[in-house]
Amino acid sequence: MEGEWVLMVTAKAPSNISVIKYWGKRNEALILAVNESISITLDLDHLCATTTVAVSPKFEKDRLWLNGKEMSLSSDRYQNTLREIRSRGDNFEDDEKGIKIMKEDWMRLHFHIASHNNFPTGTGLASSAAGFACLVFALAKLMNVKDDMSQLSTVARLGSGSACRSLHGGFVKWVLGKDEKKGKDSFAIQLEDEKHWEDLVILIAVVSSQQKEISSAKGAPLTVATSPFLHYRAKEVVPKRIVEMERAIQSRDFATFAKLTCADSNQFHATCLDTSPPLFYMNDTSHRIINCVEKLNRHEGVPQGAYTYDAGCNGFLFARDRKAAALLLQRLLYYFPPNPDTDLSSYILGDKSILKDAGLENINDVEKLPAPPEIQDEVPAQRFRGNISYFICTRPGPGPVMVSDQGQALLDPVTGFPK
Ligand SMILES: Nc1ncnc2c1ncn2[C@@H]1O[C@H](COP(=O)(O)OP(=O)(O)OP(=O)(O)O)[C@@H](O)[C@H]1O
Ligand SMILES: C[C@@](O)(CCOP(=O)(O)OP(=O)(O)O)CC(=O)O
Repeated sequence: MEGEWVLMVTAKAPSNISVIKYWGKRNEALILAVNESISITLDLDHLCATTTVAVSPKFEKDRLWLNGKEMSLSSDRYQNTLREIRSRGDNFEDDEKGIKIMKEDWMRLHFHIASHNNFPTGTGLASSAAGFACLVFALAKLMNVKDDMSQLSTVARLGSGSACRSLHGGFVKWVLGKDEKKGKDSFAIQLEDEKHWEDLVILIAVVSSQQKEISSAKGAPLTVATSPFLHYRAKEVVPKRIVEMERAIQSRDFATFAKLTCADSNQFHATCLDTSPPLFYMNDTSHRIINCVEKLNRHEGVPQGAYTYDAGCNGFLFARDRKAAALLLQRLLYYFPPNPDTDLSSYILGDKSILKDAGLENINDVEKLPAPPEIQDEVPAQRFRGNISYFICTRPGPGPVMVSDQGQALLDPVTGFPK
């Protein structure tokens, strides 16, 4: 196949946060998990990957630029994902541009891929989930793949397990599947869409934007190999929690949702501690955030908030509704005021409207916050200035979308190289 043409597509895909955790694989190559998991897809406006994929007969090899830097595509993760999506490509024709690609041509043509995350990469904010979901979704559009989102999720899964859940919006379950040879039935399904539970507010406390020392891909196999607790959890605990969590989500039962979410995060981190050598993903600040939520809930009598941590120290918090989110934010800003000279609008990112509900208009309002009533007997209470980098306020969001505005493409439409 010859010619100078470049065909390209741009897409955005969201990150997701699990509330019943995936940790550990029964098959490393196919990325088949030891247990099912449930997640909430995060709003594209606040946490997403944007990926442009291009194909041209003039490209000499597959290439990837991530956040502006060229990265190798040689790992099995990328190779397996690219091979699988190529095998699903269909005929494509554009008479105007004189492009005719037959199904079998996809195996020979090369891709240029440029991607950008609008949040820190490799820090436990599930950049690999958004990234692989976006890569698969964009390539599927480019290659005229006819699969539905659940079928595509089996391809994203080959790149990173949690990525399969980012193909759907809202509340998503990654089902275990029984096909141990090909993993065709280990896919993600949507439990409820993003509009189902509109009261729910999500607050992310970015404790560190540093790359973590041990990635999930390296840490989880260690847990599988050395933690007896992980296998007990997968067999005895998670199946029951999945049923309860599905019910809690379906009926918008925040108390049950909060109880299960916190318990499952803590149990996942307990399996990390049960690993040899032990894996430490949370730090003192993570633990202090947990205490803050636990104290608030105890004080209010009914749960107002919940927390969960992935393989990193950043906290993902859920508030029952906007009123609870305001209460939670007041506490968090009391304990963790920003460093001097930080303005409130760069400390709280995403949906800032919650600040008004919390009565916080500027940084002086943060300094004047009273100690939370639940700790008044501990006065003078400790404050941990500067221990949180920033917060992102967000909500459940939709799955991947196409970006039609050429101005947002990351590759030049003529050369096919990064702009
Ligand atoms: N937009 C992207 N496009 C393609 N690949 C990406 C993208 N973003 C991240 N990745 C891949 O994912 C890797 C980071 O994954 P890692 O699991 O270490 O961190 P994380 O996904 O941010 O955290 P976690 O999955 O533990 O929540 C990157 O090194 C890169 O290989
Ligand atoms: C802690 C988690 O975020 C797991 C992250 O696992 P990854 O999906 O990053 O791992 P790989 O499949 O090896 O790429 C919990 C979760 O998302 O359920």
